[in-house]
Amino acid sequence: MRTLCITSGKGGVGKTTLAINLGIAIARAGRKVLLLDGDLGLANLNVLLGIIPRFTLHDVVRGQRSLAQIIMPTGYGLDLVAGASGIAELADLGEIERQNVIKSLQGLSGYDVLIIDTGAGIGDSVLRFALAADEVIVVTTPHPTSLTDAYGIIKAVLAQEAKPLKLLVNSVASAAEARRIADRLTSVTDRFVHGTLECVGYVPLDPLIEKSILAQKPHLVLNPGAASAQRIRETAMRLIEGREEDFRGGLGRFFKRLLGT
Ligand SMILES: Nc1ncnc2c1ncn2[C@@H]1O[C@H](COP(=O)(O)OP(=O)(O)OP(=O)(O)O)[C@@H](O)[C@H]1O
Repeated sequence: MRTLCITSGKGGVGKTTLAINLGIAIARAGRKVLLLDGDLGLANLNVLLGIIPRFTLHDVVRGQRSLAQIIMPTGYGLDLVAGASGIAELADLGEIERQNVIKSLQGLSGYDVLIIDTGAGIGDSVLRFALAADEVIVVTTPHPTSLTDAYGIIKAVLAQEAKPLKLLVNSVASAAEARRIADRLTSVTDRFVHGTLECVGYVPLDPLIEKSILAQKPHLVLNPGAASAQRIRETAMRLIEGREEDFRGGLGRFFKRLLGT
């Protein structure tokens, strides 16, 4: 199972929107996908999907539910673990709670891809998710503060571990603008920090995406023929390239890395 962590330096750049739509594209390509809301305090994957969760990861941490019991189908071919303020405590879970989470994974298998939507910034829990995941996808827009903050999170992750990072440029006016931004960020990353940054795609600025948020229905479902939907599908295919066998860890390995056990 692959674990993909979708993150950003600055908030509001499209992480949640992209996590859902990439997840749908990956599910439609025949993979079994689980979406995990790792956004602290501002958990909103379920809101964008129009779902009201009965249980969240907080119930797992407290030992009251197993992960399998809190997973909800979204109706779009992929499943969801709703976010919770409980995730904020992951950095300082006690031994009993750690064991609750690890135990909760028993009997849960069959997923090919786990997509984690993190909060923004370089807080402790965002970094934990990024370091525990196989792949980190940094989302940026062309906005100068988004670019500066993207570099901030890239530096923060690479300072801990030299892992290959991926870049997804959102809300661009053209392919040329996306290329310019990707070139700028990849060249500073190559020059100043240890590690690599590879651009995996771009998504145009599209008012239909904003409308899909208001409708609480995924863009790929409402507007499958839009050019932006096509760019999302292409990015999704790039993200699942390579051999599945290279990602054998499963949910267990991910949560053990996350919790530092
Ligand atoms: N390519 C796009 N074109 C137009 N609007 C977009 C695009 N991508 C995202 N948006 C809009 O930007 C807003 C923020 O998106 P989203 O909530 O996905 O960002 P986020 O990075 O998850 O935010 P947060 O950091 O608060 O969790 C939403 O209203 C969404 O509709």
